[in-house]
Amino acid sequence: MDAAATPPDDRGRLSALLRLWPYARPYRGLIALTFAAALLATLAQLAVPLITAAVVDGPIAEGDRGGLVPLLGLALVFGVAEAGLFFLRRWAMTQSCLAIERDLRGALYERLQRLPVAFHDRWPSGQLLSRASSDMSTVRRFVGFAAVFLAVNLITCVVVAVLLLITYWPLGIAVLLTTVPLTVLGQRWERRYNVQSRRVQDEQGELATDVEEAVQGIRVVKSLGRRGLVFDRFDTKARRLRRLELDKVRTLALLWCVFELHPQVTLALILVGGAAAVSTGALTVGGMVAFVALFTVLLWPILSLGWLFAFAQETASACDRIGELLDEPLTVTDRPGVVPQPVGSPARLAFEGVGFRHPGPAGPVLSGVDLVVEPGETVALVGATGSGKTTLTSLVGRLHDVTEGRVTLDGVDVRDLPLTQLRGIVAVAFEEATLFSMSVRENLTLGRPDAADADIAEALRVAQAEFVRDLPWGLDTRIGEQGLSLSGGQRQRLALARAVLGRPSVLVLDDPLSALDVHTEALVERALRDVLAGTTALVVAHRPSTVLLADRVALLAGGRIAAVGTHSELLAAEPTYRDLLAQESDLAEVIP
Ligand SMILES: Nc1ncnc2c1ncn2[C@@H]1O[C@H](COP(=O)(O)OP(=O)(O)OP(=O)(O)O)[C@@H](O)[C@H]1O
Repeated sequence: MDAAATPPDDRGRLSALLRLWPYARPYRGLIALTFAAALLATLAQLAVPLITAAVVDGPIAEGDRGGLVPLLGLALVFGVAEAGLFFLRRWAMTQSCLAIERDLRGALYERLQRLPVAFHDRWPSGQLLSRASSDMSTVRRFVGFAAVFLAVNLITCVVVAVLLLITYWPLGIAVLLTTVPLTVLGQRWERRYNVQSRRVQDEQGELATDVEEAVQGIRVVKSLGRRGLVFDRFDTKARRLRRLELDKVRTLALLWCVFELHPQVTLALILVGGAAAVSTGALTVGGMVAFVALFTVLLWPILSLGWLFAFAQETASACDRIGELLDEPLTVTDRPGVVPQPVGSPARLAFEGVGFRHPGPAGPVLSGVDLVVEPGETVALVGATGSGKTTLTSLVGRLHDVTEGRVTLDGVDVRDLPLTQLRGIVAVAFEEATLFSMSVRENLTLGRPDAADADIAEALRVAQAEFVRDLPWGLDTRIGEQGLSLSGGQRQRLALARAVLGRPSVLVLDDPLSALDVHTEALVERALRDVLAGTTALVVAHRPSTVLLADRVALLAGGRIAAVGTHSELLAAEPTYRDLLAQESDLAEVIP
C-alpha cells in the first residue's frame, strides 16, 4: 500500500487521471459543452484588449468620437456573451461532475461489497473510508473545477502567445523564453509534490483507521484505562501527518512563489521592451496597450497553472488510491457460465479433502478435512480456540474459498452455484452479531426481503427475541449503530432470528448462543431443536448444552477432523474432547 515510495512518471500520472474517462464518457456531451463554453468565454475575454488597441490607435488617436460607439458596442456584446457563457459552463460542469461523482462512488461501493472477506481482513477500514470520502472529494473538485480550468488556461496561454507574437514578435519571443525556467522548475517540484501528496493521503487513511478503531473499541480502551496510550499513538500519527502536510505545503509554496513571480518580472520586461519599441516606432501605442492588456489576461492562467498542476497531481494520487480498490481482484465470484442448480432442502453438506490457508507465509489452517452433514442432520463442530472452526464454517457460504478440495451441497461444488443462489440456501449467524442502523424488521429480513409476517413471528419465537415487540415502535424501531442500543444477548438473538428466518436449507451457526444467560439459552435451544430437525446444520459449539443440540459432533484438531461421533461416544473415546468440554462444564457449574 506504500505506493508513495516511488514517484510515478508523468505518463503514469496522466494514465491515472485517464482512469476517470470510463466514468466521464457517458457525460461527454455535457463535458464538451463545458469546455466549449469555457473556451468561447476566454476568447470573448481576449477580444477586449484587441478592441482597446483599436480604440487607442483609431478614435482616440484620430479624435473621432463617432468611431467609439461601434467599438464600445462590440465590447459590450463580448461582455454579455462572456457572462452568458459563464453561466452555461457552470451549469454543464455541475451536471456532469455530480453525475460522474455519483457513478464513481457507486462503482467503488459496489466493489467494496463484492470484494472477498480476505480483502477486508487485509485492508484497514480507515484506508477504505478515506479513499471513499476524501479521495473521492478530491476527484470531484478536480473534475468539477480544476480540469476545465487546466485545459482552458493552457489553451488561453497558447492563444495569447500567438496573439503576442502577432502583435510584436520580438517581445513575444522574449515573453515565451521566460516560461522555460518556469516549466523546468515546475516539473521538478511537481514530481516532489506528487510523492508528498500521496504520502499525506496514505497517512490520512492511517489516521482514519485509528479514529475508527478507537471509537469502536471505546469500551475496551476505557475499561483498560489506556486512553493515554491510544491518544499517544493517535498523536504520533497526527504529528507525522502534520509534518508530511508541511512538507507538501512547502513545495507548493515554492511552486506558487515562482508562478507568482514570473508574471511580475515578465510584465516589467514587457514595459521596458514595449516602451523602447514604441520610441523607435516599431510598435504603436495601441499595440503596446494591447500587448500589456493581453499579457494581463495571461496573469490568472499562469498563476493558476501552478496549483492546477499540483491539484492534478493530487487527483492522480487519489485516482491511484481509488483505482487500487477498483483493481482488487474479485476472487470469490461466480464462475463463468454458472447457472442455478437443483439443491434439496435440506441439502447434504460435504467437505471433501478441504484445505485452507490465508494468503501470506502462515501455514494452512485446515488440511484434508473430510466431513459429511446429511440432509436434516445437525453436526456440532468442537475444537480448541484457533483450531479453524470459524474458518471451516466460512467455506460453506463462500466467505472464503477453499484452497484445496471442495465443499459440496447435494454433490454440487459450492463454486458451481451462483453466489446469489448459494447465499439463499445457506444462512449464517455469527458469534458477533452485527446489526445495521435500520428497523428491526429490515434487520431481520435482510437476507429474505420477501419474508411474511408469520415467518418473522416464527423466527422471533425460535430465537426468543420477542422482546422486540416491547420496543417503542415494535418491529419498526430503528436499532443498530444510530438507533436503539441492545444488549449483547439481545443482538445475538436477533442475529439468530435473522438466520433461521424462512427455515433455510443449510444453517451455519458460529457459537450463536455465547452471549445468552443459561435460562434464555435453554429456551432458545428448545425452540431451535424444532428448526434444526428440518435443516442441515453445522454448529460451532463451546458448551456441552450447545453440543447437545447436535446429532453428531466433529472434533477439529491440527487442521483436520480428528474424530466424529455422538457426544457420548466422543466423551468416552477422545480425551481432547473431554478436556475441551470439561473446561466449559466446570465454568458452567460455578455459574449460580
Ligand atoms: N485473516 C486472517 N489472516 C491470517 N490468519 C488468520 C486470519 N483469520 C484467522 N486466522 C488464523 O486462522 C486460525 C483459525 O482461526 P479461526 O477463527 O477459524 O479459529 P476458531 O477455531 O474459530 O477460533 P475461536 O474458537 O477462538 O473462535 C487462527 O490461527 C487464526 O490466527
